[in-house]
Amino acid sequence: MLPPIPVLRDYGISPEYGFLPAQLPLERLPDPYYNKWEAIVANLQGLILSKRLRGVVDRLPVLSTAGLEHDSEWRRAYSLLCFMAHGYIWGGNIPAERLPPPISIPLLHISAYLEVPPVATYAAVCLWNFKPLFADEHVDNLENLATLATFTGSIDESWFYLVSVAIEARGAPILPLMLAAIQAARIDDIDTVTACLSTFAERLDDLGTLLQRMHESCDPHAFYYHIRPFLAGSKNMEDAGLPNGVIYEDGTGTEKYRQYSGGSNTQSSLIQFFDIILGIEHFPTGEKREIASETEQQGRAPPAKHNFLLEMRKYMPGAHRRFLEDTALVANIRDYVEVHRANKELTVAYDACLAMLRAFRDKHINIVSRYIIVKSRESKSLARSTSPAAAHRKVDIASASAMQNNASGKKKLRGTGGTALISFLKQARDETGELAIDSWARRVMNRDFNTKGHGDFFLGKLEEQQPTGLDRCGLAGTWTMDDNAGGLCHY
Ligand code: HEM
Ligand SMILES: N[C@@H](CC(=O)c1ccccc1NC=O)C(=O)O
Repeated sequence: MLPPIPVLRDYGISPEYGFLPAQLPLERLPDPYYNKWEAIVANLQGLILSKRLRGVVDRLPVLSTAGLEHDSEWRRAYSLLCFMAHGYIWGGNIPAERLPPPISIPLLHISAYLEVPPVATYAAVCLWNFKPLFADEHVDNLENLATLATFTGSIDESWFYLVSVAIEARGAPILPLMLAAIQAARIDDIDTVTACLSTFAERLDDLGTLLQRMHESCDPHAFYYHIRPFLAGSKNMEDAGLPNGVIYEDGTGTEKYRQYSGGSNTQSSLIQFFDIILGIEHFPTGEKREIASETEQQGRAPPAKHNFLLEMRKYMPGAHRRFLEDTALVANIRDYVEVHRANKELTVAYDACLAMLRAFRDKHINIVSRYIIVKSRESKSLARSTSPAAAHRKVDIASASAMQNNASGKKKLRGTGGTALISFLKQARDETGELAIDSWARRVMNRDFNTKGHGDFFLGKLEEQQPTGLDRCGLAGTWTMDDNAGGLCHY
């Protein structure tokens, strides 16, 4: 008996909103008992800038969670407390290594209820932190979106979260579509599988376009120096001033240091769903597919596969994490395409999905390059040219939280999730393209050419040899070498 195909509503997921809550996030908690939490977050920017937040929080009463009823209230409370917690930790000259009881006690309780860690996860700042401008219009459109809470009160910060929200909403219909494709593969309905894959590829293209809108209203300087420091976690944060992590005071006196990763889009269930459905495997950074499978063939214990992305599932809401696990048990598309590789339409549609997802990851690497890599280099040269006394406080936290020692004591640029970001992101991108069924598509995507300059030559070759529709699927356009992004990029 085959395992059942997951039913979205059993996991609190909707075909229209995907991993965003089907009931819009609450703009405030209905019970006035929580007015103080609401007031602090509504004034977070001012309280942080005027250095009053810590004092205000220290004087807060410890509020009970007994007044939270519907799940949307628990989600709102979680989001509020996460903003307060990260504002409290990172909003001073040096980070606070103790979270006081008014935050830690309710936050620990609410996190346990929602099955998420007590940190500002992707769910806290993106999934559960938006509102539509017009309630009767969809939230898959950036023009109709606004955030509920921010640390800085800036448009840049709102935009940074909202691009992800719009991607979640625009990507939502892919969930029922590809679950239907699994069912179609089970009954060998090749036309339906092909049609689903083609629609999936087109939607992925759309998501890439949305991703590139990050530049419109989120300035890299504002992001790196003013927004990103608040998103940091408490793991590997020695250089930023948290050598042991953070103590969540619960009043019992038995508190211990805790360490958590910061918020990161690796905690998005949508993108992990795409990998699962297409049969894409990710390996630990630095480890290659061949090495991993050789080890398995030789009967040795298989290496821990895609451990970082699996670890990040613990930062997703519990039901979403279980949905991914259950989908992985039934994902059959890759095998189905392998078996029917002689069917051109099917393989092109599948390869198109890979090409589009790879192109999405390329665009993302480009963004990371502009928003983190370039900025961190600038900050290093700034540090060399200014006296320590003149350096801006946030520069220190921004750069210190961005760089961490690796095993050999060398400093490496890190993502808020904790990855050695450049190698991690490039490997995730390459692991996407490597799987293409068609050898030409695989070669083009994986650039086994080391040329500097324009890639139009390859594009020409591609269209000459492969006039089957891949040009519609992200392989057409301008290809340029971008050293920051680590290779040939598609714009
Ligand atoms: C200024 C904007 C952004 C920056 C600077 C950025 C940065 C990063 C970094 C550094 C990582 C590495 C993991 C970590 O340690 O945190 C990462 C991972 C990731 N990011 Fe972003 N990100 C941005 C926006 C987005 C958006 C809007 C999406 C939309 C889906 C996204 C999707 C991902 C995904 C899926 C991963 C996991 C790696 C992969 O699957 O390829 N990011 N991001
Ligand atoms: N990993 C990113 C941060 C990041 O992408 C992120 C962090 C918290 C919430 C959402 C995020 N991503 C995109 O909107 C970084 O290292 O800066």
